[in-house]
Amino acid sequence: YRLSQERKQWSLCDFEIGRALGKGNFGQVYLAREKQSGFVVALKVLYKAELAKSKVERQLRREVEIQGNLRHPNILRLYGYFHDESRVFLILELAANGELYKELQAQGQFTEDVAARYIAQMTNALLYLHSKRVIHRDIKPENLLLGLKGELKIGDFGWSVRTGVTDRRSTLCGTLDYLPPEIVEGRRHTEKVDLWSLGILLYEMLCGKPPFEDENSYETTYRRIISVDLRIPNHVSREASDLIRKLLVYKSGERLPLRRIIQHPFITKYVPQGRRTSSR
Ligand SMILES: Cc1nn(C)cc1-c1nc2c(-c3cnn(Cc4ccccc4)c3)c(Cl)cnc2[nH]1
Repeated sequence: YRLSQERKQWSLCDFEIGRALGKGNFGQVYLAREKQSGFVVALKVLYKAELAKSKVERQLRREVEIQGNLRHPNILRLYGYFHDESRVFLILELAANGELYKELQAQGQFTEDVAARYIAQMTNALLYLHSKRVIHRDIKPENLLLGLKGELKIGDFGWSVRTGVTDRRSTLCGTLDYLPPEIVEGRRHTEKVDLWSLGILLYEMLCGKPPFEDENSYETTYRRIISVDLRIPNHVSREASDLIRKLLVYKSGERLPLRRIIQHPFITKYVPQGRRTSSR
């Protein structure tokens, strides 16, 4: 891969490993410091046996290829990767304030000004991604991290693809909550799937749970998604509900485009145009 040719060939002995920062399906993430420079990173360790069992090697290569070439303040950098006989290591930017979903769990829900700033940052990241013909396809709190100044960073590209590829088979695993009708119904999908997920994310940030969630039944969630059975609590402001309703639209072509989200009253009410949008 270009990454290895461009960069020095890393290995585990280049790093001092610190505490575990978090766990994911195929491995853990550790605090680590590169010995030569003292540069602190997040080192994601994935077990080859686990990856092979779940046939996600191709997805991992895509994640490395895509994220390795992205440069944006709201997208977590992938500096490089290396592997040994049993593990793959991704050298990632350290998000100093950890995982967004833990903050959402701790607070229950975010205030509208905080949610507006996060949505503005997500929109900027998606404008960049879509300009590079990359669809993320898996925007949800678990994949979002927080930088030193509370700025949001998209941390996981395991499900992203370059446009034009639909692989429904490998998409329908894990929670349906964030998936748009066209994916759950196995139809062709475009970058407009990320607009739907942005609407789900805004709803969950303001209400503490995704709009179509049904803990007991996958089937019910599925039916609520395709019928867009959306109920917005009264505490949500008129502007916020208007933006949610303009994103959670069954027909992907009718969802509010990214460049219109930035100008939406819910965003402009809290995020002056053109100013930095970190939330601390
Ligand atoms: C700092 C900090 N404090 N706390 C409590 C957490 C952090 C922090 N975590 C990260 C993390 C991080 C950690 N876990 N995860 C989830 C995960 C783990 C394994 C595979 C897939 C997904 C991401 C990263 Cl990548 C990048 N930066 C991180 N920073």
